[in-house]
Amino acid sequence: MISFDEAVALVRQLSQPLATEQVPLDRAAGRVLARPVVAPRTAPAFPTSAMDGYAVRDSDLAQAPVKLRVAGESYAGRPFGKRAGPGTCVRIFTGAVVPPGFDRVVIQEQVGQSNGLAFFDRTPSGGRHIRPVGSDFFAGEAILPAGIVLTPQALIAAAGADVGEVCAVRQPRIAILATGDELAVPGTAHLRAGAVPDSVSVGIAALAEAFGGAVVLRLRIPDTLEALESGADEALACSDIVVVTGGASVGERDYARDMFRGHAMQPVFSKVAMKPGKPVWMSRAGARLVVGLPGNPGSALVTARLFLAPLVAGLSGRGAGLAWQWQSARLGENAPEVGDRETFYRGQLHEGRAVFVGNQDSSAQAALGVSRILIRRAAGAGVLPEGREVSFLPL
Ligand SMILES: Nc1nc2c(c(=O)[nH]1)N[C@H]1C(S)=C(S)[C@@H](COP(=O)(O)OP(=O)(O)OC[C@H]3O[C@@H](n4cnc5c(N)ncnc54)[C@H](O)[C@@H]3O)O[C@H]1N2
Ligand code: MOO
Repeated sequence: MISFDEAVALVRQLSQPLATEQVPLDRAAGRVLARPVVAPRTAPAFPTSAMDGYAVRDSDLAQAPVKLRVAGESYAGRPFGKRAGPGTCVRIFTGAVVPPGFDRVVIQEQVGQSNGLAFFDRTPSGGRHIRPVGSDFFAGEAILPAGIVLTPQALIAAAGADVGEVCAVRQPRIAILATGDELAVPGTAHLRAGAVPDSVSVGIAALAEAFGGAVVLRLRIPDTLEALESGADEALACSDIVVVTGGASVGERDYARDMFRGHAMQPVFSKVAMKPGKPVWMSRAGARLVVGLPGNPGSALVTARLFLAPLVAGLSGRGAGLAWQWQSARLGENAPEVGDRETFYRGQLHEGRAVFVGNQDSSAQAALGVSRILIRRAAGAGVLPEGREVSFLPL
């Protein structure tokens, strides 16, 4: 059995980004950029009208009021395309190319029009309502740096540079194997004596996706070695990280490690001196990683948040550290004495103060459901009075 900090160090070492790949922009949301996005094109690529109105020459409007012949129209996507000399104006709309020679756009609210003539009653001043070429960015400019997550706003910027695909870190593929004869699809457990809803895989799948993973396989497997071995084969064939829930402890039908016996496995750790979650384990199977979570829902969630989330974040290119951003808060109540394992209590923040949810049993799901933080306390620590600082991680 190793300490929590030793386990963190081992997970950190294994949390290196996967290879990179070209990804079409419409499938790149949430992915991490592996190379900067360099604009292949200047934007705006042409002088662009910012308003609906009339493109004019300042020299023609110096002596307002004045009437100018409307030489034609320039719409967004349908430029005027001809030459329009002095003494004329061009009807123009937002987003349209401003024809060469014109200095400004006068908004239509300030212009009268009849019989092909536009009336300007005063000399315009102030904004020209023309966006110059390159006023957003120039071709060759790195508009998004490597390492960022492709947010909706980053996708707009990349697409706006006329980019169709980006170089991104490959997304970690996660397979979740929930083991146990008792497990049933949530919503159906009441139909079979002794059945228990498979609650854990629902939460673990959501957690893996929240930290940048793609869940590619979810199986519920009964406790027979044959079924478990075939689940292990299937999972290793299609994923980067296999998560096994349950069967981690010492029970007679706890096969979570044996199910991988046909594969060359290198243990990373087995058992961590922590509460809950002592039976958590991790192994390597070639380039794949296998994470074994204890079956109790509280233990599974806590160990997944502390070890699986950083691993997924690391492989996805976000960096494992994203999942280990410890914060501190004052206690809103006394914290109890800690046993001989480093302990992670489920809690909440009330007016900025850390409090514990009532039921800390590792099988408790109602209390787990409303917890928002994990409060960390060292093994063997005594009672800590209300008002003292504790370290916590958001859930
Ligand atoms: N003699 C010992 N018994 C146990 C020990 C020990 O050290 N000596 N460790 C205990 C601890 S700590 C934990 S945590 C559990 C972990 O057990 P397993 O990982 O082997 O999990 P299971 O036995 O399969 O299940 C435990 C518990 O959790 C429920 N479960 C399992 N999977 C799910 C799921 N996907 N969704 C919802 N609930 C699940 C299962 O029904 C059991 O109630 O072992 C202690 N025992
Ligand atoms: O790892 Mo177990 O969490 O103490 O129930």
